[in-house]
Amino acid sequence: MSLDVFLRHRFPDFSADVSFSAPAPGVTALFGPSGCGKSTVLSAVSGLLRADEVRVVLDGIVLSDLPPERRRIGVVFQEGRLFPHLSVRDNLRYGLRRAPPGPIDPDETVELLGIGHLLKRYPATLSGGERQRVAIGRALLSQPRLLVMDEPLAALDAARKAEILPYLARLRDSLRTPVLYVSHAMEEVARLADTLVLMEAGRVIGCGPVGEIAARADLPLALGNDAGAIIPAEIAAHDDARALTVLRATGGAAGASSEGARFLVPRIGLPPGSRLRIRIPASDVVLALERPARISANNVIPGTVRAVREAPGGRLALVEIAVGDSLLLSQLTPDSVAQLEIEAGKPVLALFKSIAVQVL
Ligand SMILES: Nc1ncnc2c1ncn2[C@@H]1O[C@H](COP(=O)(O)OP(=O)(O)OP(=O)(O)O)[C@@H](O)[C@H]1O
Repeated sequence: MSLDVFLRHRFPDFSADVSFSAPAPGVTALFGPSGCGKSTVLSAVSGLLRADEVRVVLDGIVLSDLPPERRRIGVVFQEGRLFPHLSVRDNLRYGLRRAPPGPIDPDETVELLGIGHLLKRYPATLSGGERQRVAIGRALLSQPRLLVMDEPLAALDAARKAEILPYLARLRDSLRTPVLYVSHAMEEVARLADTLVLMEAGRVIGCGPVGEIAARADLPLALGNDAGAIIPAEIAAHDDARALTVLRATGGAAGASSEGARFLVPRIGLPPGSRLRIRIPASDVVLALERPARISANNVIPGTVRAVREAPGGRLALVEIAVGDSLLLSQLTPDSVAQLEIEAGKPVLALFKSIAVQVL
């Protein structure tokens, strides 16, 4: 099952030529700098923009052949756009009324989004984060084939964002509705996206599993502060004596392999089997050719160099390291690359501290 999007459109000063395919269900994030055309893609997909050429196919249904009102695409904008004169309950009912006939359990959505205690309130009395949760609930209750979200957290401050992100992660894990998500915040993308569509100046420059695209040394993500591996993992065990948790990478990007890589992180307060994602910044990963003796870094992970690339300007080199099914990214100086003779196919050890690992 997949979501396939093809779009060509010219504005007077901008042209979009976009094509991508992503597994569905799943969260597909369009990511890229301001003005690269992300919102244009969403508008064309949802039918708000009459694009010069557009084709959107979801699970074999050509949505773009349908008039916008029959596409059944739920849209959530930056600012919730709730009806101010309706209570939360009635805003949600509006979504329900647009659903096709059939059983729906509104309570499940209400519970998932944690908005049960707000039903009698009016939008003006809600916090920004609560408003967005209601807007998402309203969109979901219309039973969309596809949920489209245009920077749903951009208008919120950091605290509100942190409040709403876990709800979005829960939606991702429990819903079968595919989501197309626009953001220019790497933090959101790292946490939520399954597939990353990286855009630049109206074009797609990379598309694939988020871990793969984030760790690709030939794409601009690897050059900035955002460079780092994003790895889905599960809690394998706790080592209470050392106050550490052992994570095992689940489903990665570098190709088939039986056993997921294992990482040590500071003790996490979740039971074994819990699934989460981790981010390992490329600037925190050191490479070695031999196992160092008596070193404080808890993670000394054997892997194989997949690619080496020098960043423009020649002051930084990026190394992709395949570890089981996962990819790590390490930022080195070109001098270190030369000293260690790092090249594709070479076995290396990737070293990083457990506290460098960000648990998302
Ligand atoms: N209705 C329009 N008429 C003319 N130009 C437009 C129109 N809508 C968008 N554009 C232009 O198309 C380009 C892409 O805009 P778009 O909103 O898709 O970018 P974006 O990646 O979503 O940006 P941001 O992250 O800032 O929201 C911009 O240069 C914008 O000025």
